[in-house]
Order: sequence, then C-alpha cells, then structure tokens
Amino acid sequence: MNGDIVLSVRNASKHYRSGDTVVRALDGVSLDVLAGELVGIMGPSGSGKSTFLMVAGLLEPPTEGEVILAGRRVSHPSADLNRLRDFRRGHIGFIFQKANLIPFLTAAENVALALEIDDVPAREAHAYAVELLRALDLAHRCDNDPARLSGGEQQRIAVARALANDPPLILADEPTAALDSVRSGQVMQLLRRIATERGAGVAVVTHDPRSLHLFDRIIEFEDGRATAKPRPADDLFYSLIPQTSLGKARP
Ligand SMILES: Nc1ncnc2c1ncn2[C@@H]1O[C@H](COP(=O)(O)OP(=O)(O)OP(=O)(O)O)[C@@H](O)[C@H]1O
Repeated sequence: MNGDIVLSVRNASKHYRSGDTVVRALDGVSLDVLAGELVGIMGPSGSGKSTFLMVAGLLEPPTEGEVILAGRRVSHPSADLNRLRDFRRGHIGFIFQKANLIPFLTAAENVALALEIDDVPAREAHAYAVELLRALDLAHRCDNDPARLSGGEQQRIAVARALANDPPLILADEPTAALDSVRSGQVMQLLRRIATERGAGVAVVTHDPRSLHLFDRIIEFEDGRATAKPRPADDLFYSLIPQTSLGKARP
C-alpha cells in the first residue's frame, strides 16, 4: 500500500580496506523508502551513492547496520547474500546506466526472460511482457532486436524488465546518464509513473538537475553520509503524468 515502508536501511556503513587505509564508502546511513515514492539520490562522485544502492539492493552486505525489506531483516554484516537470490529477484528491480539487453532476443523476449527465470511458463511470460511494453508505449517495439532500438527505447525496455516481476522496490543507478535530454525525461517520467501508479518504492541515483521536480524527496550524499534536501515544489508536474494504466499484475 502507498505509504508503507518498502525498504529500510538502518545505520549502514560500508568500509573498504585499501592497503593501510580504510575507505568509508558509507558511513552510518539510515534511509526509508516508502511505497509509491520516488526518491532521488544525488551527490558528488565518490560520495557513496552506488555503494548505498549495492547495500540496499542486497548485492553487498554492510560492514555495520542492517537492511529491512518487506518487513524482513535481510541484510547485515554476516548475511549470506547468495542465499537471498530468489528473494532479491522477487523484491527488487535493478536498472543501470546501460540497458544491457540480451542482443539476440527481441524486446519482448528480454522482458519475458525475467519471468521465465521465475518459473512463469513461456507463453504466459511473453503475453505479459507484450502487455507491459504496451503500457509503456513500446508495443511497436516488441519484436525488434535491441540493436534496432534507440538508447532511450533500450533503457525503457530495461525498465520494463525490472518491472516484470512486479517488485515492490526499484533501484536505479544513473539510468539516464547515457541519454539525451528528451529520452532522459521519458525514462524519468516512466519511473515517476511506476511509483505513482504501481505503488513501487523507487530510488534513483542521478546527476541530472532537469528531473528534480519529479522526485518526492532528494537525499544528498557527501563523504558516505546522507542528508535530506527539501522536496522541490512542482505540483504542476502531476497534471502532466499520462493517465494510461501501467497494466495489471504479473502472472
Ligand atoms: N569495491 C571497492 N573497493 C574499494 N573502494 C571502493 C569500492 N567501491 C567503492 N569504493 C570507494 O568508495 C567510495 C564511494 O564510491 P561510490 O561508487 O559509492 O561513489 P558514487 O557516489 O556512486 O560515485 P560516482 O558518482 O562517481 O558513481 C569511493 O571513494 C570509491 O572509490
């Protein structure tokens, strides 16, 4: 339900040892992400943004602190994250700077694969992938190979792939860094809709000041610490969100 806590990172630190020195990539960060909320994560290079996503996304255990997802304490310094693979797949959708689509599969097959890995029968998975792509205004691209798509279209297909399992949490690391301003805006608006219409909690690392008005909250990282920034006021944006539905629940 919108407003429920999807992700809770509590007092997380991540230290890397480099020879005699210790790099404090994360230094006591606490952050909740709510269902239906789009959170922007900003800050200078090296401030710990990607490390935060790795820890929050159960790809790296914290050195200290804990991560609670769907009400479960899933990660802590001694957690065995390999055992959480299935849990991660069902609960978190990842989007990276590059779409990394499988080149010999069509757009719809790339999306369907995420469901097939989760044991959804191929025919059903494909039908749902087509429906999802239609909801994302990509119906005309379903049968195309990734190489025939623009960078923005590839990235929107990567967004569809991240959504396929209907995860309550989406984590995106600079998803628009390789896109021009128009395509970058489309991807960011899509992420906004995913939060608003599907009720996912979405956290996005971005350097792009053009999309600040889309976020409910901005968290600024600096030297491994996080501080909240005031939410940019722009209620006008909400009247601009396309009102098409993002589709029904996954099979
Ligand atoms: N695996 C690692 N081993 C050692 N140091 C690391 C490792 N990963 C990250 N760091 C260090 O931790 C700090 C934070 O890195 P991180 O990638 O989280 O920053 P960032 O804010 O995402 O930067 P950018 O905006 O450039 O992507 C940096 O000083 C980085 O060099």
